[in-house]
Amino acid sequence: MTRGATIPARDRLIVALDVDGVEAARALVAQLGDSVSFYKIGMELAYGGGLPLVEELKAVGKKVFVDLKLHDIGQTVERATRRIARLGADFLTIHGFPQTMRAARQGAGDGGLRLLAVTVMTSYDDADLAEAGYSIGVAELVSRRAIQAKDAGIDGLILSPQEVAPIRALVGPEMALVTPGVRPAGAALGDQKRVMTPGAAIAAGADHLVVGRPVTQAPDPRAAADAIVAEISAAIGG
Ligand SMILES: O=c1ccn([C@@H]2O[C@H](COP(=O)(O)O)[C@@H](O)[C@H]2O)c(=O)[nH]1
Repeated sequence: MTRGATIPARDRLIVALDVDGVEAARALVAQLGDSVSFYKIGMELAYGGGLPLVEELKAVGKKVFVDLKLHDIGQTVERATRRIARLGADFLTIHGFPQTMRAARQGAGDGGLRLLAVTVMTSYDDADLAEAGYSIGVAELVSRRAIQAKDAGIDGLILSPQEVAPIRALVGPEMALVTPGVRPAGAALGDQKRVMTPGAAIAAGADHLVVGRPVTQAPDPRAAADAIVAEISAAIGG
């Protein structure tokens, strides 16, 4: 059994608060109500003054994922990670480079913050990696970074749902596998290239699904979130 097998369906959906400012984020959280228990604060909201929302959301019982994808020299990553740990966040992303991951591990301490290493962005395919100078494709780079993350003591991985099954076999049951690149059937892909539906991603072994636009830009965001949770629930047999 994987570490995440007992996570309730609702806590497996992480809604990305990719909105234009703090007030828009608060309004969306209010609209989603009890339908959503886990939120992601990414670059758009954090750089728009949204980091204080970490403590605000925690205070009302929500879980919070800070998606800043840290990547810098070791000292900066270690110290930035320590600051974010103090905010009480549940998840923090760093890029999956060994030096970066080791530094973040030092900074995270032994509290509640779990580190997730970004393997290969879900908007990239093999051609994008080749364009950037890589001589290996997505599958091989995700595998390499997954092993390096495990060796660095990282708690989980950001990867596409398409890699979940082989990577679970590679890293074992303990690491959290968290997947953006999730699209309900018929939803627009936008810039995502490696995608699956919520049900297929969970059936493949994902612990948490990160979903932004299919919820935030839906005519009825709460109904969209409820439909995804129902699909997750059906996939875990709940
Ligand atoms: O590889 C990655 C890493 C992070 N993301 C983030 O997830 C959400 C996805 O939003 P959608 O609107 O559902 O596409 C977004 O905040 C990204 O920054 C990712 O997509 N892929």
